[in-house]
Amino acid sequence: MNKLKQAVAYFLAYLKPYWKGLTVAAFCILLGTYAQIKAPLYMGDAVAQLTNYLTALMTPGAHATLSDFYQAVWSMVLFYLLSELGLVLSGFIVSRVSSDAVGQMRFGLFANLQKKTIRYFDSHQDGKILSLFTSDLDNVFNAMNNAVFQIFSQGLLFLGIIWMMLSKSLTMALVTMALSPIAIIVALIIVNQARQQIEQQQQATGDLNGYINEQLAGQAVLLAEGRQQESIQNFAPYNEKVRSASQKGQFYSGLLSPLMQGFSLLNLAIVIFFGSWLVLHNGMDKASGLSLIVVFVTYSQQYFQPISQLTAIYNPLQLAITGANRIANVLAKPNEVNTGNKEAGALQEGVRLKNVDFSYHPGRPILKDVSIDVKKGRMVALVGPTGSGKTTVMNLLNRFYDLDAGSITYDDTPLTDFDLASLRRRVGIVLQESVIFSKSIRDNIAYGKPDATKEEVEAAAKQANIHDFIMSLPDGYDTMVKGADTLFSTGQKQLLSIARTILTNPDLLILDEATANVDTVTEAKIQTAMENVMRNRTSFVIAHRLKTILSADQIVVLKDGQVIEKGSHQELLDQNGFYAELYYNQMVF
Ligand SMILES: Nc1ncnc2c1ncn2[C@@H]1O[C@H](COP(=O)(O)OP(=O)(O)OP(=O)(O)O)[C@@H](O)[C@H]1O
Repeated sequence: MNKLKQAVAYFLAYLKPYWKGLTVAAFCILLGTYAQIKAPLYMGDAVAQLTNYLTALMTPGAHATLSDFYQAVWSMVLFYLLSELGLVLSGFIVSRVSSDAVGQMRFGLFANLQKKTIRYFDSHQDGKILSLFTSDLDNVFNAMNNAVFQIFSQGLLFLGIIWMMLSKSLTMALVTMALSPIAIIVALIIVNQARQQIEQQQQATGDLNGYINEQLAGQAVLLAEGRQQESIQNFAPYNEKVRSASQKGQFYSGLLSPLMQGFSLLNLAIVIFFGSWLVLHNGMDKASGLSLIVVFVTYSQQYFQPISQLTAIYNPLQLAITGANRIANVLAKPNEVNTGNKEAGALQEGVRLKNVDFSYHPGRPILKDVSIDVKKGRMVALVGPTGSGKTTVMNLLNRFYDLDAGSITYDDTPLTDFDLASLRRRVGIVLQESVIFSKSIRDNIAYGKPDATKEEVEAAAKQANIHDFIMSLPDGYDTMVKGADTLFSTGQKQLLSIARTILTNPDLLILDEATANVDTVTEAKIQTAMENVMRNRTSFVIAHRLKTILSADQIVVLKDGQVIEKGSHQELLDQNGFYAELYYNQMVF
């Protein structure tokens, strides 16, 4: 599908429910535009009637009356009012429809993102996803609110004025339109220049944001290494590019309106000159001649407005089409597929990985022929050098990704046969990087079981060794977490994650031990919390601590995505292989 078609399909899908409102708006625009192009005729009529009246006044015996003049003026006022009313009403409806439709788009996009695979989030930067909601949807809104409305109303106005002018006087119509090809070409050149500058500005802003993002994220390293001055210096060229591009963009965008105004004034002079010439040389009577000039003076002023408006909306329209394409592309990306419909029950036998092959990207295998068997209630410790594939194994157990080959079974049923939600209810994950939401501490712990009672939440926190700390805070469990990093240490965040997992009472536990340096007291707390959560539970642990490894029922050693050794601590020491080497090197991995 080409880009324009895709964007139009996206717009139409969201505008369809508002067809009634849009029809009323279209009718109002039609009415308003009709009144707008009709009003000058009454203005011309009023001038003609006034001239007739003045002539009659000076002609002895003639009957002079102003009633026709008044009638023409009233008609003109009525039509101008009607035109304002139509445009105001349609503008009101269009802005309501646009904000409602964009609200639906925002909602649809967010809901769709919730269905995306982990793979999608792996391969898309957070900032890029966020910009779909900010700049892309803003551009879509602007286009809906202004551009589409303008195309319709200004397009109608343009055609209507031409039609009126042609029906009034072919010669005068041609005179009024004579400058328009030049005006259109000039406008298109300016708009094209402005577009190039806007594109450069967007590119430069993206680079600038990327730089700011990186510098803020690395603030601690920056301070530690004393590189602030260099950071400021490097900021300058990014800033300069944005400044220069926006200045040029503004220059070209700002040029359009005064230039069109200039064309309009020049046109006015031409119309007055030719109009007078035509009247004088065609032997028209005074009243009709003046009326014709007044009508065409008004049309010539109105005529350039649609040209300038229609060319000015080219850029916002382009931005909106790009935005709509980006969003439609995200919506078209595959969602997580729920292949199975079996309800995962309580674990009876155990979990088995059999000859598992897996790659994040085709042709770059990460796990090769991995087989691990864990019986119910047992604990497997995964150890191995960094990048050996430990986290990847964990990702597969929760079906964040599907396998290239082999199988993972939960009580002899492949994971793909289970309904995803039911499977994930049985699996609990404690990630190394703990995630804390902007909610109260209680709601954070009850995240996986929102209907948990106060007592259940506190019992979980006690088992996770974090209850005392929570109670030391002024608002206890009701403390609102805003900046998680300033409220909790890394160790405490992991304790909170453990409490969250304990509360969901998972059948299969996946635990990635925090490696970050935690003080010995917190480390001991984490150890006890882990023991509490693992007790009588089937668990896979990415183990970094000796104590965890020693108490594992089975240790699986991964290297370059392959299982190279497997067994109990003693068995592996007896083998005197890779594990024994690591162990004797004081478990530095
Ligand atoms: N989302 C991803 N997309 C692409 N490649 C990935 C992704 N996650 C991990 N990898 C790659 O897969 C390999 C194994 O990574 P994994 O995180 O499983 O190792 P690990 O043993 O857990 O390492 P560590 O102990 O450092 O956490 C690495 O080469 C890594 O670069």
